[in-house]
Amino acid sequence: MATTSSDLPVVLTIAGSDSGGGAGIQADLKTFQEHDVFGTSVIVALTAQNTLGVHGVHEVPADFVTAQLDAVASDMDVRATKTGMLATSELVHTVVKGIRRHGLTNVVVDPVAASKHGDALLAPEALATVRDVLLPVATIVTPNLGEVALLTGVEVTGTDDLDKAAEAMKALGPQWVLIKGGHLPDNLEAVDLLFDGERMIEIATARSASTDTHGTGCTLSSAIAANLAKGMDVPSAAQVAKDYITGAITHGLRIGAGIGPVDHGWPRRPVPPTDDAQAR
Ligand SMILES: Nc1ncnc2c1ncn2[C@@H]1O[C@H](COP(=O)(O)OP(=O)(O)OP(=O)(O)O)[C@@H](O)[C@H]1O
Ligand SMILES: Cc1ncc(CO)c(N)n1
Repeated sequence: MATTSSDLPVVLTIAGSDSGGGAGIQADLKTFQEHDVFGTSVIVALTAQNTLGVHGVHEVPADFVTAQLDAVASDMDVRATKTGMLATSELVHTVVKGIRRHGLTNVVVDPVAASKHGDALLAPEALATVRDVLLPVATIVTPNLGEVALLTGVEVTGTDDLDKAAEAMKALGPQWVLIKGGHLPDNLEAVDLLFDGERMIEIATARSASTDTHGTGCTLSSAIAANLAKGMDVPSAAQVAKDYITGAITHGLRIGAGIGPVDHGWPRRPVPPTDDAQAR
């Protein structure tokens, strides 16, 4: 039976706005739409950003972050929540208090520290707050290799190190960890590792030659949240999300002069381009 509009599960993103549309809140809402869930948002910071970098950051006052979160969570049946750029230690505390106050479940934490260009999206002193306060409420945390190093001190230089990283992240309190191996160089595959303290599940797809990868992490974590909201378990949600991000990267968009965005709408494109056609 077809899903009627009122059956759409509600999903919430708590993150920063990317004016360039490829990452942050904009990527999250596009991903939610493509997954047939109803997207809502709490904007924690505005960025003046494009494919060339982050040109400015304007944080939202903590009490207005709370006002947004209370407005959504007091009125709607939020089935899953994703967090992204949280900017400061105060805002991390504010968001965690809101998650706890409303008893939000299926919490996907993307511990965003910097953009693809290396521009800071989290104050250095907020790393400890993410580690000590946010990770313990996470159903799943999805760090890239730079974030693993910042949060645990573990340096991953090859796929053999991924299990060490997963164990170190798991010790910080989340129920599940998904280590993203996307930044590993010279690998024919893009390998991620999912771990819940017992099961180590490798999730790998062919590596795309596309360099238009702005928004990959935001898109993957939002897709996981959407899948959890639809009732999937964590391993299925992560596997299905991995297939979605792989397609979005393979169809990367030549928009802007820098690192172009992934294509959130790729499943609707009539003729999928090959990787060779995408390579520049
Ligand atoms: N070239 C690629 N081809 C296929 N998959 C990739 C590629 N690069 C990254 N991935 C996959 O994309 C997902 C996101 O990983 P990545 O490491 O890029 O996240 P991130 O660094 O957090 O992204 P962001 O820059 O948005 O913060 C992972 O599943 C990773 O394996
Ligand atoms: C707002 C925002 N969130 C997350 C990322 C990480 O890609 C970004 N570049 N911008």
